[in-house]
Amino acid sequence: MPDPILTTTNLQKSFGALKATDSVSLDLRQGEIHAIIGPNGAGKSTLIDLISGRTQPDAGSVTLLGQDVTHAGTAARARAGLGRTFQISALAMEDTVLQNAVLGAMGASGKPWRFWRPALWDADLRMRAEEALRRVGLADDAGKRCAELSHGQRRQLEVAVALTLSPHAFIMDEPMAGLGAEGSRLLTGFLDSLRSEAPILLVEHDMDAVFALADRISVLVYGRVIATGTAAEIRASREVRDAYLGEDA
Ligand SMILES: Nc1ncnc2c1ncn2[C@@H]1O[C@H](COP(=O)(O)OP(=O)(O)OP(=O)(O)O)[C@@H](O)[C@H]1O
Repeated sequence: MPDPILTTTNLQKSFGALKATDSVSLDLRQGEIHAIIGPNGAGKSTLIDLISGRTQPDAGSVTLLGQDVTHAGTAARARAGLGRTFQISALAMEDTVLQNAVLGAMGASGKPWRFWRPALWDADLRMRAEEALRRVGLADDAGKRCAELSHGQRRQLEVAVALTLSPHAFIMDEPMAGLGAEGSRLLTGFLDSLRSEAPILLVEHDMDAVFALADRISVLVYGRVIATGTAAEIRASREVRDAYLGEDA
């Protein structure tokens, strides 16, 4: 089997006495969607923050393409090939759709847009941004202010921003949140096609989407991975039913 694109080994993170991440070891392999599911407060967002570099672990390691990135910041991990979308929108609402995508293409430096305005005229950045917008179906909306977009379009734009860096792996935090049935269906189809380009670590509460998309599912409860397996294996697991899915899954 080829080496995984992304690996966490015994990751630990506590907030006071609370172990939010308890010795989590998992990997993301080429071509797959690996979903992380679990009840509210199970530690999904904390795990994503540890992997993306927003939070530093107390112990354990994160490896991306064979490189130890445990102590690298978010921007360095993005440059190393990690594309992330957020649970709460990180878009600049007063800027246009194209400006947001160009910012993404620059590596999402986090600096105010006014420092980077000239970048909009950088042909290469602009081309990459326009290509990403085209792929998520927002090419016709490039000139709109982000604030004018529907909720679903903002989620599409977040994926486009991540796409501009041509990442080797995606981390997506609840991309279906707030989408209606049609929006979820469209995004599910898009993520399905995206996995062949770069694997996706997907945190998602929408179980229909998870069971439709995931090649593997890891179940997090009280910061611990209690099971990893295919959708069928997770559905059949007594421990997962007892801890999370219930008998209707
Ligand atoms: N900065 C923090 N300080 C203190 N406690 C925190 C902090 N961040 C998270 N926690 C706690 O850590 C635990 C895990 O939280 P986390 O947000 O990672 O869970 P989650 O699975 O993403 O939940 P949800 O599904 O509701 O988004 C929770 O008990 C939460 O209250």
